[in-house]
Amino acid sequence: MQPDSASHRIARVAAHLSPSPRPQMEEGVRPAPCRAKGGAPGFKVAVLGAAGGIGQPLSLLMKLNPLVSVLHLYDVVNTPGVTADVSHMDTTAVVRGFLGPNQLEAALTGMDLVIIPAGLPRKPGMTRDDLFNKNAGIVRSLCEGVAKCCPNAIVNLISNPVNSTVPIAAEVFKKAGTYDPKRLLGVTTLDVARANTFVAEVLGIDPKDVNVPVVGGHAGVTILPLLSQVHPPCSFTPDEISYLTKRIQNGGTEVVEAKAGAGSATLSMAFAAAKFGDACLRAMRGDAGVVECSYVASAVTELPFFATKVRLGRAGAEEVLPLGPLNDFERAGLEMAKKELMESIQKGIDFMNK
Ligand SMILES: NC(=O)C1=CN([C@@H]2O[C@H](COP(=O)(O)OP(=O)(O)OC[C@H]3O[C@@H](n4cnc5c(N)ncnc54)[C@H](O)[C@@H]3O)[C@@H](O)[C@H]2O)C=CC1
Ligand SMILES: O=C([O-])CC(=O)C(=O)O
Repeated sequence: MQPDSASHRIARVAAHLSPSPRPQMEEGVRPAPCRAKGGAPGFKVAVLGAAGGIGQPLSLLMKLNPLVSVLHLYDVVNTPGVTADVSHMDTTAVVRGFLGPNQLEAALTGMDLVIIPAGLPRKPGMTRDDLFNKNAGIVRSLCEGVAKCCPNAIVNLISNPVNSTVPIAAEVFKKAGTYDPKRLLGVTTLDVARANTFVAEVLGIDPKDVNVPVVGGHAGVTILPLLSQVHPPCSFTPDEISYLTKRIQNGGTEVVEAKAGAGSATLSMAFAAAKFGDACLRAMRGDAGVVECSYVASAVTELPFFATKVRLGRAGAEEVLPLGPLNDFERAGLEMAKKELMESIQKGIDFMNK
């Protein structure tokens, strides 16, 4: 057999790097003449909205994840720069950038996990629902791409208003005939991260030792921390319960106001999304006992979508866990949460059926 010539090796590496389209490179920059034989085993992950405030640090964190072999970064702006930058990190994942709707299909083809932080963030004075008009259409078009190019991928949806964008995504997948409720997960991990942080502060312990279930949805009163179920078991005074519940429900607004017009939570959200994405990947690998809170299709209440703890597995949200025992304060909170959630869910469904 003829030994591989240098030009064959370059062509093979170039093909490996960019089946279609070619990665964005500066004029005259050729693919490196390296001798790689192919990708490392692992999962193929796409970040849609990769050039944004969440997207950039999230892309960095996913590039650090050893379970990721291929990382596709898609946005409608600035992906060449973000891709060039992240791709120089000497970790395993091969990074490819995709720019604009013409490259969406290439970005999505073959993906195992698609993480979506695309869309507008809030400014002070806005609710998450005020983002609906802009973000509903963005989520619809990206999910249409998922249905077409990687219908079996697990989707982690971050774009707000999550309470409505998850129902929109479900409707897109139903219309395309690809809907599997297990594979569509709204990301509420930041609510849990905040709850763990604020509870740990009150208790004077390390947040890494705290686990607070946060159920319901991801906006205002729909964010319902179950302080009666905190791990490690502990009790709070009525004042502490009132302070913690308000602070957890208001965490996003706290950041929006502190950023004073420069956006909403990006760094803590990237951290939370990377944590949730890693949990999904570990479960997809076959790890047992991976449990996270997430906003999913659910029969836990009469609502079609609800956030609770879910057991993640190879197929996504394999088991939606029950609420567990609630105290009177939490039961009252649940009623308020359900009322607002129902409207947000219906708004998402109506958007897709108008
Ligand atoms: N689920 C959660 O807990 C949280 C959700 N969010 C939400 O995440 C979203 C993103 O927030 P940021 O990153 O701060 O916003 P950003 O404005 O910094 O970034 C959004 C990115 O999406 C891109 N984009 C817009 N349309 C697109 C399309 N059609 N396809 C692909 N990319 C597109 C933009 O070009 C931009 O790079 C917002 O809707 C925000 O409300 C933010 C924090 C927490
Ligand atoms: O508050 C916002 O608009 C962003 C968000 O969802 C959060 O930080 O929880």
